[in-house]
Amino acid sequence: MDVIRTAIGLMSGTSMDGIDVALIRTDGRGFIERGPFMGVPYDADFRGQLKRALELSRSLSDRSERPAELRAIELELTLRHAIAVTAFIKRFGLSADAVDILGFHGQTVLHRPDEGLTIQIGDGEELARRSGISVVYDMRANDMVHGGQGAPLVPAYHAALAGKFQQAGQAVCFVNIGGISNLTFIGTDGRISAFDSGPGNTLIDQWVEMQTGKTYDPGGEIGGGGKVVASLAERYLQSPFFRGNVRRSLDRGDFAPLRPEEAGLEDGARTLAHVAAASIIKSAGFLPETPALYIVCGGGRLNLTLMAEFSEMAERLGSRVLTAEEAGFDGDAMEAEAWAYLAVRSLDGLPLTFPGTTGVAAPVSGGVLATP
Ligand SMILES: Nc1ncnc2c1ncn2[C@@H]1O[C@H](COP(=O)(O)OP(=O)(O)OP(=O)(O)O)[C@@H](O)[C@H]1O
Ligand SMILES: CC(=O)N[C@H]1[C@@H]2OC[C@@H](O2)[C@@H](O)[C@@H]1O[C@H](C)C(=O)O
Repeated sequence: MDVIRTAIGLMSGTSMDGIDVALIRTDGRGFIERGPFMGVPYDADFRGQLKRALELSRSLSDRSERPAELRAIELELTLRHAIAVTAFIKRFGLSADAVDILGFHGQTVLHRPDEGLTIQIGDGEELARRSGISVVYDMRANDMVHGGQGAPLVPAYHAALAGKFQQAGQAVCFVNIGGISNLTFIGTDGRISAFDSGPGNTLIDQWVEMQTGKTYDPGGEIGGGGKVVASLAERYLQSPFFRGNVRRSLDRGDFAPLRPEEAGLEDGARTLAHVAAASIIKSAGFLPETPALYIVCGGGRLNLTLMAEFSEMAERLGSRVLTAEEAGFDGDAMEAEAWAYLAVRSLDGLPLTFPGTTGVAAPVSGGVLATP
């Protein structure tokens, strides 16, 4: 029988809003028992440091290079993850001994798939030392070595969750609306097709922060009061990213922020919510078939303006749209759970990525193991 392990996944995503911590028990295959979730938001000062880390990384060409200032931020990020793990264990009455493995994403600071370069900061060895728990980290690199895009990696987990829909004869598509959006289509025959679909919340967050100092559009209320500025929306939607049949993974900086003089606050937020929704639909045109059902995860599902636009567009094409919660999942925990699942797969040498997910030549495993 396959070993069932207790794993905690740690995700600091492209929105740079905090650390998601989730526990699952899994055999890294079909058995998944979902446990508690906790979000640990970053303060403004540390978000500023992460933005600085992106700047510092722009000129790097070697993924292990760490100029002193970047290294200091990496250590601070690692320390915050260690504190988050301790707090999680305490809050849910667990003990560190009962946790077999941590799946540590770190923070992506540069992603240039065309150059075979992806850099995540986060020191797995240091996290293992501080937490006293083994850590699997750096799960994107081996995929790139084998010709993959290095992202997205969550699809292996989506596929494992999709069993009940497959049995019901439904082609389903998970949509993650994070800083960047990505899709995982799972056909009724188990066929999997996944890729980044376009800008998610990052453009909205940047716009709202620039104009108001708030870090996002709560509930989509700001955008809800505005109108779509078609010329601005088209500028994004005509990007070469949406053309051609070769899907490419995205870096946070691939779509330029809206400039302050280009729209009023509400119209800008509405336009960018429209862009996020329409990007998903445009990219879904590259799926093997129109999904019967979309399941929406990630913080973008809480932007009701974006969700209303997306639901209307998808329903017009004959698909049903559910939030992760409506489908029986946790839309905030999904990526952290996925990192826990992938860590267990890594321990067993199972593939993390597939030709249909990252474009890798053949299924490959990945990740580096650090022991305390
Ligand atoms: N209540 C809310 N209303 C509107 N938007 C929200 C709300 N809560 C979160 N968000 C949006 O969700 C974002 C965070 O989403 P999430 O945590 O899924 O992204 P991420 O994991 O950092 O990104 P990625 O999936 O690209 O790595 C926030 O930056 C914000 O834009
Ligand atoms: C390089 C990188 O960190 N990419 C992220 C980003 O955020 C969303 C999208 O772009 C996805 O491709 C990926 O994250 C998720 C967790 C993934 O790998 O599945």
